[in-house]
Amino acid sequence: MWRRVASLSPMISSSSPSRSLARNQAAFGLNIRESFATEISKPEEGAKSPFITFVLGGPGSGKGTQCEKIVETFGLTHLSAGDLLRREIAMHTKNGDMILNLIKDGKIVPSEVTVKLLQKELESSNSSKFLIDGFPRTEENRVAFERIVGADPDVVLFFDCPEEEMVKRVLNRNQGRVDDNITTMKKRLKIFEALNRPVIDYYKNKGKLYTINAVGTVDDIFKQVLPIFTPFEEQLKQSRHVNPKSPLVENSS
Ligand SMILES: Nc1ncnc2c1ncn2[C@@H]1O[C@H](COP(=O)(O)OP(=O)(O)O)[C@@H](O)[C@H]1O
Ligand SMILES: Nc1ccn([C@H]2C[C@H](O)[C@@H](COP(=O)(O)OP(=O)(O)O)O2)c(=O)n1
Ligand SMILES: [Mg+2]
Repeated sequence: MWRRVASLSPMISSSSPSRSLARNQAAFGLNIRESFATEISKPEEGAKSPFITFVLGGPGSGKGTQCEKIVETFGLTHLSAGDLLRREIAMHTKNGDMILNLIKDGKIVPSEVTVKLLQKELESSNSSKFLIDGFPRTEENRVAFERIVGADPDVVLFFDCPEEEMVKRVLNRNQGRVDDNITTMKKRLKIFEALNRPVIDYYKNKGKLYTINAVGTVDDIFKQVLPIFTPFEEQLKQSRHVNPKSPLVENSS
């Protein structure tokens, strides 16, 4: 479905982020001059573009939990940026230690690393419908994906949750994560406000953002998610991985 078309370096050129964004990124130790000696992939000519949903929200807002339900119902392929990064740590790859230190400190991993992991998953998958969870977390993430992968999201979900609730959930998550502690969580919330908000605003202005009130039971929240996918019914029905119980699958009986 994807093909590599050109090499790209450096990543940030005339479309570099605004000055305030650059200040934010500098404040959080991000290097906006990061160089991308990598290749761009684009969907093959004649091939249909993949259906992409980005899933945004603060730490503990319930992204992963809702993604599981979306996968179950609509058969999208779930790619969690955080899980892909944690896999690098567990596999002791060359970036493993660097990723671990950034995650422990509540910081964002350089976009080149994360986008390449996502790109590999997209390229090797047979699916044409993806749920990309926890990405893009910064404007730099967003621009890197656009330019390296060469695709735009069809839908952007934003799970809107008060900080107090997010803190409570993260501290009770119990998955043994190195970042699930109050010190890292405080840093993550600051970074979320400074770096993810501009991404949310970007998709709001593009008319692609769907804001979901992330307080309530898992099922109540999912009730808000369901109708968002209705306009994409036809595209989603074509998925090979759709659960037979999905409301989008016609009942043949
Ligand atoms: N609606 C909800 N109400 C209460 N707890 C929730 C809800 N949704 C998820 N959780 C719990 O909160 C924690 C964080 O959820 P998770 O899906 O991992 O969030 P995120 O991926 O946004 O960090 C998990 O322990 C999860 O079981
Ligand atoms: N696009 C991303 C996604 C995650 N990361 C890093 C930094 C994040 O704090 C950690 C954990 O991300 P993850 O999405 O798993 O976290 P939550 O589910 O929101 O708690 O991974 C990143 O650097 N860039
Ligand atoms: Mg998560």
